[in-house]
Amino acid sequence: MRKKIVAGNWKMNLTVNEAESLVKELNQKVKEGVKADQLIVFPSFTNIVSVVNSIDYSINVGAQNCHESKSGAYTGEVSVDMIQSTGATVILVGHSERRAYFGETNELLAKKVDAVLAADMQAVYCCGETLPEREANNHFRVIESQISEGLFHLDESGISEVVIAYEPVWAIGTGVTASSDQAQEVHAFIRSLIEKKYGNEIAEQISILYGGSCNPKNAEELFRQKDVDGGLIGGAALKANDFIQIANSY
Ligand SMILES: O=C(CO)COP(=O)(O)O
Repeated sequence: MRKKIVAGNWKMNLTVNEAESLVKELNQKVKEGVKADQLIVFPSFTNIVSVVNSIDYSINVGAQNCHESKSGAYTGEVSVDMIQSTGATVILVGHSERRAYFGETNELLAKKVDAVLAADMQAVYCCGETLPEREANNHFRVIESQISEGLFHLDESGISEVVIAYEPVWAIGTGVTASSDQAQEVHAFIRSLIEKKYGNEIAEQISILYGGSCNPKNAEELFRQKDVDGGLIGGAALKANDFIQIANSY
């Protein structure tokens, strides 16, 4: 059985105090149990230490980005070792906002994935097309390059440590969710790429999350799709109630 994962990307939101309040609420709510197998939150770097130290042990904490090098003269950057030393266990790689605003290429992201896996941490690798790419019917080609160029240098044990998140850029923060059919179609396509490269057994093990205006109202319909194993949640992850409701939408 594939892991059902619900992850909250807090993006560039929440001060230390605000993050602590959200953690308190999440801690209260997870006590009642959730249906997802794994919950992850991705606070900003400045909040990781306090979140790791105060969040319920059943919730994993991750970073939204990392540098690909071990250490060195990279002012303003944060290495995988530094992130791991906080107690965080997951790193988000290749979010579309990193690709669009910080010029992150598939080639660079392949190096970041390597750095994360070399530290035995879990990588959540994001892919997804823009609206013009979908309108030009180019989305499958774009996603195939993102997946193959970012991940297909990995061996079987490497790819098995990766979670994939499909986030169509046109659905992120817009209130326009991909329909469950659109999500399923792309998730099945991603799984077929993995199957072609690594075989059926590995393809069946890898969790593929949907992200983009996922909320308590649409999560159940999305998670019901055969190849949708959970969600990567933005806005709705900033509200404990909504996040936990989504984590119970199986
Ligand atoms: O980018 C996302 C999660 O990484 C999705 O953001 P929204 O849920 O706010 O659309």
